[in-house]
Amino acid sequence: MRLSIATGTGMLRQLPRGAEEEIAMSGALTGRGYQRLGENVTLQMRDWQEAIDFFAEIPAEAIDLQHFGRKPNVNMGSQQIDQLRRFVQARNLWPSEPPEFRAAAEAYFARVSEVGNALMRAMAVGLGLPEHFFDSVTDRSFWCVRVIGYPALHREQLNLSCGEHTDYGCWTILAQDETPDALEVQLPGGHWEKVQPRPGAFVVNLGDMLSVWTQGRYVATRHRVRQTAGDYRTSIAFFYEPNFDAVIRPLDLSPLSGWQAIEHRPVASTEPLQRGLAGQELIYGEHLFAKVSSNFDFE
Ligand SMILES: O=C(O)CCC(=O)C(=O)O
Ligand SMILES: [Fe+2]
Repeated sequence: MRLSIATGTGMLRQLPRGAEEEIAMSGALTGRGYQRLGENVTLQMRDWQEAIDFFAEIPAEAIDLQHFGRKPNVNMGSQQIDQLRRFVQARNLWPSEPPEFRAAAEAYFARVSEVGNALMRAMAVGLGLPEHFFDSVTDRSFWCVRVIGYPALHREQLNLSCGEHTDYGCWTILAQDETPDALEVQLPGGHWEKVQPRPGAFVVNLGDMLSVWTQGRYVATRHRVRQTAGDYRTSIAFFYEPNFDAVIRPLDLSPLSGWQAIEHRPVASTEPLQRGLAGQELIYGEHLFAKVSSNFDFE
């Protein structure tokens, strides 16, 4: 996999050719490791990308999985809870070369997760809530990172580099290399706007859980990637998320009644997300697991 982003911590050097194969994602749904070109799927289409995926490593005893079986609205039997357990207890896979990759990556993840904390606190203040309002549901953030490589799409290819979607959780803090014209976000009127890279700047997108909490005062950003301008593009998406077992329920935002809500029409919905958008509660982990599973289902 070719990596070419230089971050503040110098995280990404080029991986030696083939180094990613030793960490290829196994058939079992652990969500971690290397996904080859065309293995990731959005809306039943193969995305034209390769990626290495990482998740926060939360001690198993710090996640209350029984809680998923107790909530009356949550449709999870013991078999699904076992699947969830395997998913949250899996550990990240690291390439052995270059040897400094792991420490640099972990330092980068820790720094960017602080940016996520700051965004949550800024949002709380913006909503007229106490600054630390969201701490109890994000203090063990089940963040995810995708280090993604995009070869150019061929002219006749019908699929996208990354199909249209919204991200799952709170905030996506995205570093992209200098390849122009790749990422596009959809504006409220439907127009797709290109988001050009700026040196030293992150792109920040909003995720589904903000739509649920705020019932449409904040709306998850629809976006997609079409990489045709560069030979190979690299991005690092840091998904800052709630705790895996966080209960997400719409906030009482009556003091903000002057704010106009915008409807969040999910591109690809899950049953828990629909419940949340309808004003009921969901557990973040059930939504995440449903979304991640759909990235492997196709044809
Ligand atoms: O590479 C990008 O610019 C965006 C990637 C993305 O949207 C995602 O992985 O969710
Ligand atoms: Fe995304």
